[in-house]
Amino acid sequence: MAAAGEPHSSFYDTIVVGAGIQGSFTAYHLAKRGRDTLLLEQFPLPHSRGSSHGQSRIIRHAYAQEHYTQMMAESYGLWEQLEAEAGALLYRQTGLLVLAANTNPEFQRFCQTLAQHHIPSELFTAESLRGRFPGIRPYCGEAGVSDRTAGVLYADRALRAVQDGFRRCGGALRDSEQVTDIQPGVVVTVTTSGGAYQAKSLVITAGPWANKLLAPLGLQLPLQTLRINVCYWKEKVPGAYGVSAHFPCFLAICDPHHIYGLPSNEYPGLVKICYHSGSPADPEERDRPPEAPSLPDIQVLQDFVSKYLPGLVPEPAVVEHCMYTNTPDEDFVLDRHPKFSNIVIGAGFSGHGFKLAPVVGKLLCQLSVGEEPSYTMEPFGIRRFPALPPAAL
Ligand SMILES: Cc1cc2nc3c(=O)[nH]c(=O)nc-3n(C[C@H](O)[C@H](O)[C@H](O)COP(=O)(O)OP(=O)(O)OC[C@H]3O[C@@H](n4cnc5c(N)ncnc54)[C@H](O)[C@@H]3O)c2cc1C
Ligand SMILES: O=C(O)[C@@H]1CCCCN1
Repeated sequence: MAAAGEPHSSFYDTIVVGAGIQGSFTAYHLAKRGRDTLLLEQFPLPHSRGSSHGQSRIIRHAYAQEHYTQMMAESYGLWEQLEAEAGALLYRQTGLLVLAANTNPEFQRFCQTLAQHHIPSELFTAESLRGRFPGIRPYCGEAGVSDRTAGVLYADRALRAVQDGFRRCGGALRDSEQVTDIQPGVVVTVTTSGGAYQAKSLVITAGPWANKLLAPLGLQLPLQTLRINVCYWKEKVPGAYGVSAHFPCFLAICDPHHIYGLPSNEYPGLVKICYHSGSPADPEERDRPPEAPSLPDIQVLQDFVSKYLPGLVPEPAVVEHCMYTNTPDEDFVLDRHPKFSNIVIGAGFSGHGFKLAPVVGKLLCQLSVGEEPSYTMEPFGIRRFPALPPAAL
């Protein structure tokens, strides 16, 4: 036992750095297997500095990349399991509409994966779209395809539920403890602002801070951290775009823009509609005015709302902020460190990782206990990035 005032040191099977949705699900799966697990978080919980905060996220099977549709089959089941364990409603089915020119190759891949995986869906012409979704005006004659299984995840509630589940399984969660040093080895030593810990394995799920933690370990991944404007738009007729009015989540592919929205829910009368990208930002200075001219995302959104969603006031009523950590191909990084096989990395979730976190956590758990992962890891390997300096591999 360390003397009073001395940081205490303890030994764990696994230490997970970062209690966002990915680290929390990883720790949850480890603790469920009886692994002695410590989950470390730099900020007091809950916080709004990373990528997992906020009231809502989209959950869907519909993807242009088939491997995510495949993983979502299991992820839906794991979300239901967590709901039952937590005795909490974490998911609300609303359906999702993908809107695009029917010649758009990405749109066609969405249609293919939905059909290939027999996901309940429906194709729409511009005409039938107007009939079914009166609040949406297919301004350029867009087609649509729906994913009836899609809906809204209550994000803040979900994060709390998985962290409570982790603790219920005997996991140790220490927040307000920033990891300041990692010494690799057969036993990894992790130093924080509050103590020193050792473990047989380490999982780094640090969101937009990932590269800061990886640099001293000789690895820099091609990650771009972006500041996202999370915009909410006022309904001209309250409820017209709400869940009760059967308004769906949507993804509009208006190349080069990707715009998405969720039915009014968390803030009555306000619809969350955002641009699927943002301006480069350091997570430590997320809201500092950008040096380079920032992305005209809000202008693009105003233009989209006034053309496609005539029942909304084309000015954002509320703007909140969040962070993306993008890889060049928007696939995740789920892999072992190239030099330290007992250090596992989960990063680069590129603005779409929340819904997959139950399966991502299971995969990172499998990598850290030395098990064969349940899915091919080919899309997520570090070695797919050709330009990594040789020292890193
Ligand atoms: C606006 C927005 C909309 C989105 N919409 C969707 C959606 O509709 N559907 C979907 O599936 N996904 C969506 N996403 C993506 C999803 O939210 C993210 O992929 C996911 O939250 C990433 O989780 P994470 O755990 O990797 O990161 P984070 O939540 O950022 O967690 C990383 C944690 O690590 C901690 N940390 C970092 N460094 C240290 C350190 N040195 N010591 C201790 N702790 C540390 C941080 O404080 C943080 O809590 C959206 C994201 C945003 C921003
Ligand atoms: O993961 C999702 O479902 C959404 C798609 C649009 C951008 C934000 N994330």
